[in-house]
Amino acid sequence: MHKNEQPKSIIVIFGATGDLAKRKLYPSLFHLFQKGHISEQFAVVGIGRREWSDETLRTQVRDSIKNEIEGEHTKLEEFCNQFYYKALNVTSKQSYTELKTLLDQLDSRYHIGGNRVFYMAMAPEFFGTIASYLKSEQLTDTEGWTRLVIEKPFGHDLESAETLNTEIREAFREDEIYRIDHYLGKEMVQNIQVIRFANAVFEPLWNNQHIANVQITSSERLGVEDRGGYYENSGALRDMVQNHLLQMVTLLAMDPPLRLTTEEIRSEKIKVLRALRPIVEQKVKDSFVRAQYGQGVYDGEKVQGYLKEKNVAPDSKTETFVAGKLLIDNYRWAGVPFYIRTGKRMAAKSTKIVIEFKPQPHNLYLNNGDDPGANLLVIHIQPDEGMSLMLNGKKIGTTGDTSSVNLHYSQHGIDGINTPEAYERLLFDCMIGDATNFAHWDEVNLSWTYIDAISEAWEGDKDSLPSYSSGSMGPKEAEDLLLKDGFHWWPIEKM
Ligand SMILES: NC(=O)C1=CN([C@@H]2O[C@H](COP(=O)(O)OP(=O)(O)OC[C@H]3O[C@@H](n4cnc5c(N)ncnc54)[C@H](OP(=O)(O)O)[C@@H]3O)[C@@H](O)[C@H]2O)C=CC1
Ligand SMILES: O=C1O[C@H](COP(=O)(O)O)[C@@H](O)[C@H](O)[C@H]1O
Repeated sequence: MHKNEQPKSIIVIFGATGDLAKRKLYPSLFHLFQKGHISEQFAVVGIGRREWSDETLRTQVRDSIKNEIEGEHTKLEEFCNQFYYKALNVTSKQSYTELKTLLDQLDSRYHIGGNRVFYMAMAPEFFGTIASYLKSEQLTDTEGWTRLVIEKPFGHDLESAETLNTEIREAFREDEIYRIDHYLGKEMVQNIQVIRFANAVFEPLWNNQHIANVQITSSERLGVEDRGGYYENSGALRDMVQNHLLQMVTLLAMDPPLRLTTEEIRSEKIKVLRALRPIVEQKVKDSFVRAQYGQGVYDGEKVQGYLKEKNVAPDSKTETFVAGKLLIDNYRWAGVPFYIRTGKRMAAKSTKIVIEFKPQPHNLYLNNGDDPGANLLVIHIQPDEGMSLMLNGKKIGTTGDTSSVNLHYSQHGIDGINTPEAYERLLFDCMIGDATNFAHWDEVNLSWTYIDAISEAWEGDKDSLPSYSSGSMGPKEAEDLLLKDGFHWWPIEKM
């Protein structure tokens, strides 16, 4: 973080009574305040329909911070006292006049200078309406800057994303729009570029001459919980692949940017998305697998399958697991498969990237007939943060055998630090006007183009959906996807 800057702003949270605000936004803002990363000249205005008072919101904020953050809560009262609540229905134009009056008053009280972040922590169908009323009712008409933070999902497909984009672009310029993807705020996702571009040992090997395949897994232990209503219209493809997984693919595959500026980095990421080989509808089955979790056992306890979850149709064909093979048609990556995998109710909560290097051209070592193990670079995104390099060394006591050596760096173990939470970092970036770790419209557009072909093929597919046991790493079909290329998933749950 740029520790020297202490941005000052009013932060308006649409959806202040909701889950995201409670679990992520309030704790992240508190951390920023406690660490002195944001100015004390700030105010938060929460919006919801519930008839809460300022005091009710402050109590909720206090409770959420105590629940989510362990340890000292110094400065909590000062922090909470700068929260204000306005009950309104975002579809009612008149209420924006009252909101404007409140924002203007707070602006003078805290000497904020007109800076405003409008955070849309609500269902996406409201985003366009809110943006247009903010503009028409002159809430963006200030002497400072105004920025709009938009939660995912950004649309449901390319067409709806375009409509939404047109609506918000009528009110905000592209450089005022911050499309949040919280994976881009994760410490080790941000570290991908540094690992690649700051190490002379990796970049020369980072291509199809030396890399056999790349595997990205983001597995969760949780099921859909109480988000069945949302998830039924989304599924794992739209919920995770269209955004978080494709973003990680772009960071792994992009060419070095000319400079570390937002524009240069985005431009390289966009080139990767443009080079993705489109999936032809009839061929989706060859490179994408979907499945749904069935019942299973977790920590000795039986858990129910997806079809028994709240707000899920009893005959739902919504996928809770996706595995896919992506090909990038450019000089660097021709012929190198990027395998991705994500799912709910899997064996482990883990996000890891495995880069598998090609074998030596000739094997000098006997190993009873086996080749030495593959060299792997593993980037541990979460829950542990770090990286490991799997090499081969001499097997002790032998002359011609090798054994695997794991050089492991754990950010937690060595530094003993607690890295900032993704939302904390991204909120701060937004307040200082750094959009590097937010998605540009061109990235959203290209990723939907890629995803739409897959979802359309699945919608027309009458075959039954494969199932996987809760607590497993997915269905057999996902294993087969790699086996037919002569690879296998590395067991990230054990790495
Ligand atoms: N929760 C999560 O972990 C994540 C959420 N997201 C995204 O964040 C957004 C919010 O999600 P989440 O917090 O879970 O949703 P919730 O359903 O928990 O909250 C929805 C919020 O919207 C408010 N609201 C709904 N309708 C209106 C209205 N007409 N006028 C004013 N306020 C209204 C509700 O307030 P009230 O009931 O008081 O009207 C509530 O505060 C979604 O886009 C979601 O996809 C993204 C990643 C993770
Ligand atoms: O965006 C989302 O991400 C979470 C997983 O995030 P993580 O930081 O815990 O890996 C996922 O559970 C949720 O369904 C999805 O909307």
